[in-house]
Amino acid sequence: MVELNEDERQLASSTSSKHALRVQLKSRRSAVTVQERKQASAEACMHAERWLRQLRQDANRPLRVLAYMPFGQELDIVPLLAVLAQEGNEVYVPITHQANREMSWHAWHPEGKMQTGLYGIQEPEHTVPALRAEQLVDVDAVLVPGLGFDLAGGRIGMGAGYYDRFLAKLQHKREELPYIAALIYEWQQVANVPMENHDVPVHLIICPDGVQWTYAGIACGKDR
Ligand SMILES: Nc1nc2c(c(=O)[nH]1)N(C=O)[C@@H](CNc1ccc(C(=O)N[C@@H](CCC(=O)O)C(=O)O)cc1)CN2
Ligand SMILES: Nc1ncnc2c1ncn2[C@@H]1O[C@H](COP(=O)(O)OP(=O)(O)OP(=O)(O)O)[C@@H](O)[C@H]1O
Repeated sequence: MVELNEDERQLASSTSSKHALRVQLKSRRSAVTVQERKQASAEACMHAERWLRQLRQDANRPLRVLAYMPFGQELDIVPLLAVLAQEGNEVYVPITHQANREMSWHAWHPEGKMQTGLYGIQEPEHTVPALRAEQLVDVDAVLVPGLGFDLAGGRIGMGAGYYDRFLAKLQHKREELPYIAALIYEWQQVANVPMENHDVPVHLIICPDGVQWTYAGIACGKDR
């Protein structure tokens, strides 16, 4: 029998409970109806819009926001992105590169040409230049996708590690992370998401019911 040390035991246990939680949340998400998605998306987008307007007012300049193109039954955040872009903020969405499991970020506008990328997710045409590394320093907020979240800021995604890898890179480049927020259905807030060392917590979760700061967001004084 293979003996595991404490770290390995913890990793094995969080990996298997992550797997079970991922299966459960994917199943719940696939049961979302057109009406549920429509209503929850509109409500969550309204709260996000209000929060980002405040952020822009505080910053006294247009925001630079990294977001994503929703797929499947993820909340439809495109109307929020459209409002942000129309109000003069910079919105970027990723192109997913399978070879190195990294994402590059490309400007998004409501009229911009899109194509279908990896996993069937919409992405900008590859002629749209990528945000340069030094421009990442000025990102104000990152909207992250995910399957489940908890009040500590724990996040479980599709299991490819794209966002954790990107956020770790971002953390290296700057003293403080930008706001990290997730727009989610109420049922996506769960009691406990098993966290691993590489997991980067979110600062706020935005539900149809409103904005909820996580302990991670409060701990770094983001909840102002
Ligand atoms: N909108 C969106 N964009 C995103 C992510 C995301 O979660 N949502 N990702 C976050 O990291 C990355 C893509 N990661 C993904 C990893 C695996 C699968 C996947 O396994 N898809 C299955 C079926 C999905 C399902 O069971 O519902 C497949 O294609 O067969 C999809 C996306 C980057 N872009
Ligand atoms: N900063 C990192 N550096 C290297 N590998 C990483 C990093 N973050 C995550 N990974 C790897 O990615 C894999 C998936 O991680 P995890 O289960 O946390 O994904 P996820 O957050 O659910 O997925 P996603 O970010 O794609 O939604 C793990 O095998 C993990 O080791």
